[in-house]
Amino acid sequence: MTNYTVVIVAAGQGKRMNAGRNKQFLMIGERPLIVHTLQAFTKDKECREIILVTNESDEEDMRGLMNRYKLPKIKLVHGGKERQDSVYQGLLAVSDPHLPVLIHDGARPFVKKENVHELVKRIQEDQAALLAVPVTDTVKQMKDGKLQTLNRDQLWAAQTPQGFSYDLIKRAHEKAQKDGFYATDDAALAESFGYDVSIVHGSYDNIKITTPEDLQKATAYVNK
Ligand SMILES: Nc1ccn([C@@H]2O[C@H](COP(=O)(O)OP(=O)(O)OP(=O)(O)O)[C@@H](O)[C@H]2O)c(=O)n1
Ligand SMILES: C[C@](O)(CO)[C@H](O)COP(=O)(O)O
Repeated sequence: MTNYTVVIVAAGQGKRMNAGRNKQFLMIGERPLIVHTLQAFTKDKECREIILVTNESDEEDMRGLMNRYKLPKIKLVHGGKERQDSVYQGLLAVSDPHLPVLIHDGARPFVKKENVHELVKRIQEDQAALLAVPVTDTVKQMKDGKLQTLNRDQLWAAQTPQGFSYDLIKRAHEKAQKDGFYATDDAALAESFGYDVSIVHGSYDNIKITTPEDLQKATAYVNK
């Protein structure tokens, strides 16, 4: 196995959760969402450094959680307006540019260690890879007023972590900034930068907690 760094982005507003505060602090079972996510990495010996990207207004509460749950090796930095801006702030704080860097949503608390390790192994060969799962619904596209059905065999739902060699993803972010290009994930930046990104089959349990219904599902998952 190879050591790696992880940048965990948690500097969103959680608007779709509509909880009146950043969803990262909502409880899933006995622990806050972000603590589940952080522990997935603090418990992994291969993880050398954790950069947690947070809102300035959440910093004190985040530090409180780090003390309360005795979470080691975490560096805290402030995020930006969009997810992509927050990731870039995280990348700037990485200590060792020679390690592969994983980028993970704070809002995905159930990532599995075996999937993380498979991803890290893949980055050693391919430089850019992400966890994803085959789409299980039939997906329709409304284009110019005409409904079309996409070929499901070619569709994958992107998850995080997404992993890269450090130089590649830093340069891809800087090119995107220069071009004013914003995407909803980091793999899209590597793709637009001309790199082949490979897929590592993830787990359907690795959900992103976005809406109140997701929070209910997550609570049922930890209580099962
Ligand atoms: N400016 C931003 C926006 C998002 N994120 C993080 O990116 C992850 C994925 O984003 P999403 O689930 O969309 O979270 P929010 O942006 O918080 O939710 P919403 O879009 O509903 O406001 C989350 O862990 C979120 O905290 C971030 O660090 N900085
Ligand atoms: C990166 C991501 O988790 C891939 O599924 C997702 O795109 C981030 O969430 P957002 O709602 O698109 O900001």
